[in-house]
Amino acid sequence: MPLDGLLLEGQRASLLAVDDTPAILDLLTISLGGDYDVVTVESGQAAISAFSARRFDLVLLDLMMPDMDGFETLRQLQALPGFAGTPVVFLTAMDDLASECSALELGADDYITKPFKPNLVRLRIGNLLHRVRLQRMLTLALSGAEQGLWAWLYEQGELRVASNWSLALSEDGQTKGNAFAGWAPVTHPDDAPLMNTVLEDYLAGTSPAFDADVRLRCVDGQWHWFSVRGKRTGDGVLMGAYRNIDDRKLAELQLRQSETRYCNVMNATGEGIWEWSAGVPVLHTNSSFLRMLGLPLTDTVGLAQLAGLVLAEDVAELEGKRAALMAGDDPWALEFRIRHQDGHALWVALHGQVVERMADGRASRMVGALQDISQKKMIEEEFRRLALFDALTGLPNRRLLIDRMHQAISGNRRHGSLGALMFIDMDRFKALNDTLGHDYGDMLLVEVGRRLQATVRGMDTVARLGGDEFVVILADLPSDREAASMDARRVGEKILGALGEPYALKEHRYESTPSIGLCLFGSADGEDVEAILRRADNAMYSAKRAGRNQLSVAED
Ligand SMILES: Nc1nc2c(ncn2[C@@H]2O[C@H](COP(=O)(O)OP(=O)(O)OP(=O)(O)O)[C@@H](O)[C@H]2O)c(=O)[nH]1
Repeated sequence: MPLDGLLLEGQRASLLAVDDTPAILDLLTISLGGDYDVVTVESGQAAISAFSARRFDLVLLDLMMPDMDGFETLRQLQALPGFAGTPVVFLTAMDDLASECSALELGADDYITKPFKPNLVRLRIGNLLHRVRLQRMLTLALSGAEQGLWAWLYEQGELRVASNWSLALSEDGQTKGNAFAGWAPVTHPDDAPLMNTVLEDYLAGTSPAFDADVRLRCVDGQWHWFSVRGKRTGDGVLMGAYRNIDDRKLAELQLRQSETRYCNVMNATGEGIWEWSAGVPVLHTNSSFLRMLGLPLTDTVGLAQLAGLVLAEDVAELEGKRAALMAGDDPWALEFRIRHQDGHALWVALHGQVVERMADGRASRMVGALQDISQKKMIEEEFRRLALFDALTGLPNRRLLIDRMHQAISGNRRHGSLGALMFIDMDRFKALNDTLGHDYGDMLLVEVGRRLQATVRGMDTVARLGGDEFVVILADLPSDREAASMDARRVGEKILGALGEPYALKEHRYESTPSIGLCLFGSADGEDVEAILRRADNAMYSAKRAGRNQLSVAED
């Protein structure tokens, strides 16, 4: 209904008075003209013309008129497009009272007997217009909310609907219906059971209202989504409203589809997704998250359960960072080890960011991702190993050797002790490569490394510089040079013996010997690592020059 057709509070109502007696029309104009716009006509035909030209808020209609009586006039008025809902008051002579029933049956709202008291007429019209105002306000509200009203006599299996303001319901998809044998004839078969469940719940007191979202058939032949809501108004009677919610259902569907798409993409990437809300003891996760840890594929995982899976060595670091992560707004990432349900530990990177805060600034929602970075960690570890260890023998390489030398020198300084460095080069190693081949040469180098490690203490370092050159660092020798030199020589002799033993290289028995250069390095002399290595190297060349297979000690 258009707004300008409504009679709202404060608006002056317009009345059409129809009577063949001019004196009565004059009386009505005088008594009602102060409150209303009164238009008068003297015949039914004139009333129809007047109403065709414009709307009136109320019609006062004489019952007895010569050409067209009040009944016929009302019938013709009711056929006019804008007439529906217009209240009609009949003016009847006392002796017409018998007709009054017919008048009311025909749709009149009230009757006034002639001769009438003007004040009484004004009051009755005032009341009637008040009621009209309320009805039109209700109409406006229902029309604005696109609601239809219904009354369900559920015990008798009867449903009546007033669908003027909502989509009209239909049993056959073509004709509008106002009465049905309950909801079933217009409810989608899949939703019909819901109607019964909702009714049972409401009548049992487990829900505050009869409230269901269902598909109902409309005059366009389609199923449309409606929210049907009502309450009990008497024995066996529910009354309420139904409202079209196609838009909401479509939005819900689109949201569900988009969530499903998002989840599928996320699951396809293998990335674990998580969301945390303050005060909730669980994380909401996608299935990749749970699969990564071998957890059951539910939607959530308990925070305490997760925390219990973190490896004990990493817990303290995580706990230490927690407060700072909650305080900042920047994205963060933590790497730690966590135990999979099958018992093995995996390295993960937990990424996150605070996305909502409470009024007092505390974090209320965080979202993030979980990645399995075990592979990455393995590669990193391998790189570290390659960078510091010799690939053939697994011994520390030159880089790590220099590092260990620095440690040994500072250890000596702290304890006032001495250290020794032995430079070991296998004699005529090239000949082995040339005769049996490189692989046999490699075998010998591996065996040399093993024998060196077996000969020295665990705290000493055995390193391979490259080729057939090895270095041994003896740390923490006595501070007395003589005693330290004696100790170092003794180890050197042992090495000489160990490396001089024959080598079983597969089917070949091979004899080889080393040349060893030894030098002491002291606590206070400030000599650098390269210089120490040079001294030992020179001593080793002295041993070579002196005929190989011997130990040569560098001069201090
Ligand atoms: N099998 C094998 N040989 C290597 C490797 N690295 C270097 N070599 C070889 O080791 C040999 C080193 O020889 P040198 O130490 O120079 O000479 P040598 O034959 O041992 O003779 P002297 O040291 O003078 O006793 C060279 O032939 C290199 O090619 C390796 O990783 N594996």
